[in-house]
Amino acid sequence: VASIGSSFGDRNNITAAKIWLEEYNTEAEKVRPEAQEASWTWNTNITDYNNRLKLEAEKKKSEFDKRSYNQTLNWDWKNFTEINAKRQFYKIADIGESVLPTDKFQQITKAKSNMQSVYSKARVCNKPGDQDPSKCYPLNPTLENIMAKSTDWKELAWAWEGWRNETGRKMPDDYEKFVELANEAAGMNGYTDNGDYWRSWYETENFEKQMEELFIGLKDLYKLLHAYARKKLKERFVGHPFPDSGQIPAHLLGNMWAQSWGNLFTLLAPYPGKPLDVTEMMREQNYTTRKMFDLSEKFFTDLGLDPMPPKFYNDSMLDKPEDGRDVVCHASAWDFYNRKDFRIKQCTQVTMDWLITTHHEMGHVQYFLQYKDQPVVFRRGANPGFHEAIGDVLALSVSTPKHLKKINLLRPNQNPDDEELQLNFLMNQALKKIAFIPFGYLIDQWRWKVFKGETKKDEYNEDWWNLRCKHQGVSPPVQRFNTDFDAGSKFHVPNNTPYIRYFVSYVIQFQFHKALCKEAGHNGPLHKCDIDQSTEAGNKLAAMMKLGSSKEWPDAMEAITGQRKMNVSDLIEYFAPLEDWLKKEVKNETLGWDDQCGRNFTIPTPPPTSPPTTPTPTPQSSTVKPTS
Ligand SMILES: C[C@H](N[C@H](C(=O)O)[C@@H]1CCCN1C(=O)[C@@H](N)CC(=O)O)C(=O)N1CCC[C@H]1C(=O)O
Ligand SMILES: [Zn+2]
Repeated sequence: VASIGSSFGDRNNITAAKIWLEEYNTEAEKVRPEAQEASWTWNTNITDYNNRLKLEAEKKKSEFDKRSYNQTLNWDWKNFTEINAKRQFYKIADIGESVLPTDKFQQITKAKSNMQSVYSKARVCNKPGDQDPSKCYPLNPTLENIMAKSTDWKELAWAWEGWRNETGRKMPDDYEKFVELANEAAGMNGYTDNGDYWRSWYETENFEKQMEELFIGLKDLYKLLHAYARKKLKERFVGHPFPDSGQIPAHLLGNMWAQSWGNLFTLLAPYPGKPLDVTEMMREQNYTTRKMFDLSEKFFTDLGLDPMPPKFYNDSMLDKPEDGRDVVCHASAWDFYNRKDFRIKQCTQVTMDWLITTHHEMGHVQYFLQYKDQPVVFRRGANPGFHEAIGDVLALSVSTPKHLKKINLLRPNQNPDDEELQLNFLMNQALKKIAFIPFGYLIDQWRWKVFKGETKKDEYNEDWWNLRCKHQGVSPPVQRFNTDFDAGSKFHVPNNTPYIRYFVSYVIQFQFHKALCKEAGHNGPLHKCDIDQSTEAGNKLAAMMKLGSSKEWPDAMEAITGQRKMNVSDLIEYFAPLEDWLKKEVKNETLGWDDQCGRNFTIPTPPPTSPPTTPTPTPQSSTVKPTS
C-alpha cells in the first residue's frame, strides 16, 4: 500500500489517492473487527487473560492507525477539491489516542481497563438488615432495583454510598493518568486538550456556547418538574428535612445517578388512579427478553427499515449470564465494521425501562445497518447525538397510550384518549426526558474542565458536586470527601464515553419526532403521535442514517427536519400541556435552589483515617440532618 503513494510521487494525484483509500478500507475491515472481537470477549467474560488479548488487539489497531496516518502524508489531501475523498483523509489522519508512542498507549489502555474492571465487578456489602454482612450485591439487578423501588431512606443511602465507595473511590489515580495521556495525545493531534478533540466531532463553531444556550432554554421547564418532585418527596420522606438550599437529596429520585425519575411515577402521576403499569402487563404476559427484542425489531421493519441479520440474535448477549462470570452489564450496541457482525450486549430485565433501553440499543444497530456500505471512517453518526437519538425517536411512538393499546400493554379497561391518562403519560415522559437534561449537560461540563486543567485531581469531587448542586439541584445524602470520586460512579466516566451526545440527543429527538410525525400525516398534539408503520417516515430516517458521517450534521438534520440548527422548541411544544399543569401544582412553591449545596457545604479533606468503608453511621453532611 505504501508503494502506491511514493511510486506516483505526485501528492495531488487524486486517482492514486482513491486507490489508496480503497486499500485502507480493505485493511481497516480486517483490523477493526479483530479489535472489536477481542473487546467483546473481555466485555462478556472479564478475566486477566481476556484483558491481555484485548490490550494486544488494541495495540495492533493503534499500530495500523499510526501507519495509516503516516501514509496520508503522501498526499496533499488538505488541498483536494473532491470533498468526499478529502473528508476521508481528514478522518483517517485523526487517530486519537493511537498517536501515542507504544509504551504510553499501553499505559492509557491499562488505566482505562483498570477503571472499567473496577466498575463492572463492583459489589456492595453490609446491607442494612442483612443477617450475613458479607453478602454482596451487584448494580444490575439488585442495587438498581433498590434505587427504583425502596422508600427506606437508610437503605437508599446504603446503596448510594456503597456504590460510590466500590467504584469511584477506587479510580482517581487511574483517572488522573488517563487525563494526562489523553491530553498528550490530543496535543499531538493538534487539539488544545482532549475535550477540544471530543467537541471537534460536532464540527460546530462555539459548540460549548450553543450547548449552554440549549440548556438555558430548558431550565424553566426543569425547575417546574424539580419543584413538584421536591414537594412530593418531602411528603414521602417527612421527618427527613431537605437542605434549606433547595436541593433534593440525590438518593431519592429512583435512580443511582438521579438521571431519570421514571420510578417515581406512582408518587408523581397527576391521576394516580390511572396507572401506566407496562412492567406489570409485560410480566402478566410472560414477556421474555427475546419478545422485547422482537417487539422492537418489528417497529423498525414496519417502518420499512432493516431487520436484524440472522447472526445478530445468535452472537449477542441479551441476558446476564448465570454461570457466575464477570461481564460488563451496562447495555451497549456493537458494530464490528465488517458489514456482517452487529451485536447488543445487555443484562435485560423484564420492565418498561428495559423495553425503552432495548429500543435505544436497537436504534444504534439500525444506524450501523443503514450506513454499513459507507467507507469505514464514515460509519459513525452525523454527530454522536444523532446516534443516540434514533432508538429514542421510535420509543417516543412506542410509549404512547395509543401504541401501548395496539400492542396490548395498556390495561384493557383504559381508554388511550382519556385526557387524564394522557397527562399521566406526559408526566411519565417528563420524568425521563426533562429530568435527564441537567445530568446530560453537566457530565461533560465537568470533564471538559478536567481536560482543560481547570479542575485538579484534589478538586475532582468538589467540582463534581458544584455542578450537581448548581445545575441538577441535587445534594449528597451523606458527607462527601475529597478522597471520593463520585463522577467515577457513572459508567461513562471509567468507560471513557463522552456524554454531551445524550444531551444533544434529548433535544434533537423531539425535532426528529415532530418532522417524522408530519411525514406520517399526524394531526393533533405532538405527544399523541405514533409514527408506527409509516414507511414515509421510515424512508426519511433511513435516508439520513445512510449518510453516516460522510456529510456535516446540518445536512443530515436538514434531510429529516428541513432545518439546520438544534433547538428546544419542539421539546417544549411536546410538554406544553404538562407545563401548564405543573405551573398550577407548584404555584406556592419556591422554584429552584441556591447555586451551592446548603450552608457551609464543603468537601473537607477526610480525617487521617479515611472514612469507614463499611457504612457505619457516617457523619451526616451539613445539608441533610435526618431527625430519626
Ligand atoms: C444504555 C446506554 N448504553 C450506551 C449507549 O447505548 O449509548 C453504551 C455505553 C456507552 C456507549 N454505548 C454504546 O452502545 C455505543 N456503542 C453506541 C454507539 O455506537 O455510539 C446508555 O449509557 N445510555 C442510554 C441513555 C443515556 C445513557 C445512560 O444510561 O446514562
Ligand atoms: Zn446510545
